[in-house]
Amino acid sequence: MKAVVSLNSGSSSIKFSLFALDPQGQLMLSATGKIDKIGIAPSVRARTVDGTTLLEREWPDGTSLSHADLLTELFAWAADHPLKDREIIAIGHRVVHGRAEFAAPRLVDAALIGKLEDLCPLAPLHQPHNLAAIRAIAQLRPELPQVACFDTAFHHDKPVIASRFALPRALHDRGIRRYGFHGLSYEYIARRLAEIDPPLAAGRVIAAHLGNGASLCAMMAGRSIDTTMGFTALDGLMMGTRSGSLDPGVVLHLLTRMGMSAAEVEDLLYRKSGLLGVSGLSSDMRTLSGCEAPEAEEAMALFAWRAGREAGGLLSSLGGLDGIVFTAGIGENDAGIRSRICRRLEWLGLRIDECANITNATLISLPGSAVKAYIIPTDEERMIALHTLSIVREKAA
Ligand SMILES: Nc1ncnc2c1ncn2[C@@H]1O[C@H](COP(=O)(O)OP(=O)(O)O)[C@@H](O)[C@H]1O
Ligand SMILES: CC(=O)OP(=O)(O)O
Ligand SMILES: [Mg+2]
Repeated sequence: MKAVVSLNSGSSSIKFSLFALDPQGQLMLSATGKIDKIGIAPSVRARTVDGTTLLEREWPDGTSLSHADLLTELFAWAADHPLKDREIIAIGHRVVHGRAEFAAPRLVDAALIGKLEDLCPLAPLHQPHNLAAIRAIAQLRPELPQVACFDTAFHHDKPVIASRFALPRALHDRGIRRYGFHGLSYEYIARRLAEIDPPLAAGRVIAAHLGNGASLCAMMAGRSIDTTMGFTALDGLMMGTRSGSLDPGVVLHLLTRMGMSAAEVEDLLYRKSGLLGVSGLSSDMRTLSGCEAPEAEEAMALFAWRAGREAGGLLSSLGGLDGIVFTAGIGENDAGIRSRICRRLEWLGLRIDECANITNATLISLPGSAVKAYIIPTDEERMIALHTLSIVREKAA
């Protein structure tokens, strides 16, 4: 049976899925897996769609295996896994940065890899891992089509005003713009919401992708009109290890008065800030929510406060709000954080149903709430597979 593989390298995880093509040419999920907590205490799990475990392994706390090390492990396993009789016809990848040039998925070739390589400094926690996987597969299976699916693409057509920094025009023309990320996730959420609640999907929605990286997207009738991430995935919300929006004067001060190098500032803002920096304990929300320390509480309170504040900005872009959708690791699983964020939006008439919220139900707002609230598990892997298949079919036609 023919199949498509999706690879999604996030900052703290690598997610992968195998989709078989049914006789009608539709994608059917066969197996899915996740390497989690990279850099903290990595673990890998893969299961078939009926729940059979294919792979399960955990490494001890503090194991510093990189994305590349873990990909090597994954490829070694994949060479001899129980579903290896599937004929893989293509592999799709999430590629975090595509600037304005790559507004749609693309078949990978050497020229594309070169151009995407140039964008590594703009997404240091993601782009190098995305490209490492592409290069490793090109070596292992040079004949296999690979498709790059861009996280920036969903935001490409947002109004120009939402792309502009208040900087001299020449810099915008040279690509210093607000691009936005998590686009594969938002694209999936827009589609799912249109199935679950079509009138809401046609309205004004904030999608909250709260994972290790976190952002909000203002969607009008399923299209991105504004988002909290910008030129890089450092902007906007507070994240696991990233600061989110920051007075640029702080960066200047660190560089000119505190003797930090550009590399040290990059490390600080991407890897040592956010939940980790404020709590001094962990970047992982599961750890913080199970922890009594006041610093953990303050980190979680700031996370929710910042989300409420950024949502307020998007309300102005949308001209009001009909619904909010929570997704990704924290958004799908952490009732406490959802509740805190919803309470910050109570003034809008959002009334959360705490019983539904605690059980991670789909609809978590009360009947009559002026703003609806949903939890929709994201599926970037399915979005990648759909794009990959359409590119491969286009090529074959
Ligand atoms: N059951 C859970 N309860 C609370 N937080 C969770 C849960 N599962 C995952 N998370 C949090 O989700 C975040 C990781 O999100 P994820 O979307 O998987 O990350 P990535 O950005 O690497 O794709 C971590 O902060 C993790 O603690
Ligand atoms: C863009 C981004 O931050 O992605 P992730 O949440 O997967 O780290
Ligand atoms: Mg992710």
